[in-house]
Amino acid sequence: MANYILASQSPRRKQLLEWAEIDFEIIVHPTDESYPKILSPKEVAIHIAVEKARAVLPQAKGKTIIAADTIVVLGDEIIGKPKDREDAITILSKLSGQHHKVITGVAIINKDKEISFADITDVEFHPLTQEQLVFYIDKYKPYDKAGAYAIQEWIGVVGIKHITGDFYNVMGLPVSRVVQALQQFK
Ligand SMILES: Cc1cn([C@H]2C[C@H](O)[C@@H](COP(=O)(O)OP(=O)(O)OP(=O)(O)O)O2)c(=O)[nH]c1=O
Repeated sequence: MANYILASQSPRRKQLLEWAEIDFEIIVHPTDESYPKILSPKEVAIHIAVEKARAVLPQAKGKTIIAADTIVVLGDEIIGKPKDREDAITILSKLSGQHHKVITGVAIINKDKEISFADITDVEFHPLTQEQLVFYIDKYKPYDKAGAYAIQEWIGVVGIKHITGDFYNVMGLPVSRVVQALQQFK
């Protein structure tokens, strides 16, 4: 019997928890991902992660739930998933040659306890040509990815100049911090 519940349909988060040798099952409940406009980007990521985790609490049967939310932040702008191809091209054109932050909010909760935190990774892209970004979008279709890219795909391999922070946080879950936090639920 699994000890934990991953409240996420993201294949990346599933893979990262498997790599960490965590024993879990997946239960997802649809969540409203809107947020109060006064929140800072870090608070937004935490707020949505907490909402995702709480939505699963009625089905948790006493188990501990792990949920997360990943956003890309460029200057003051929070960038989520692209709406369509045109939006993806606009987003990647903005990220090209710039630094941005990837913030993953994490919530770990059960009926007695709630822990939440956010992890931040700074990512710097090389300047990308229009040809490169259109090739990436049309081949890899990053419509389910915050910021219209995945660091673990071609664009991450050839387009990212430098990161400061946890690579896995960019992929959707700061796994080592999650494992540390799970100690508090033993
Ligand atoms: C920036 C970046 C994001 N991503 C992914 C991680 C997340 O799956 C996704 C951000 O969307 P989220 O809304 O955080 O998560 P999700 O909708 O995929 O899954 P769920 O709400 O069920 O937990 O973008 C990458 O895989 N690589 C990257 O480099």
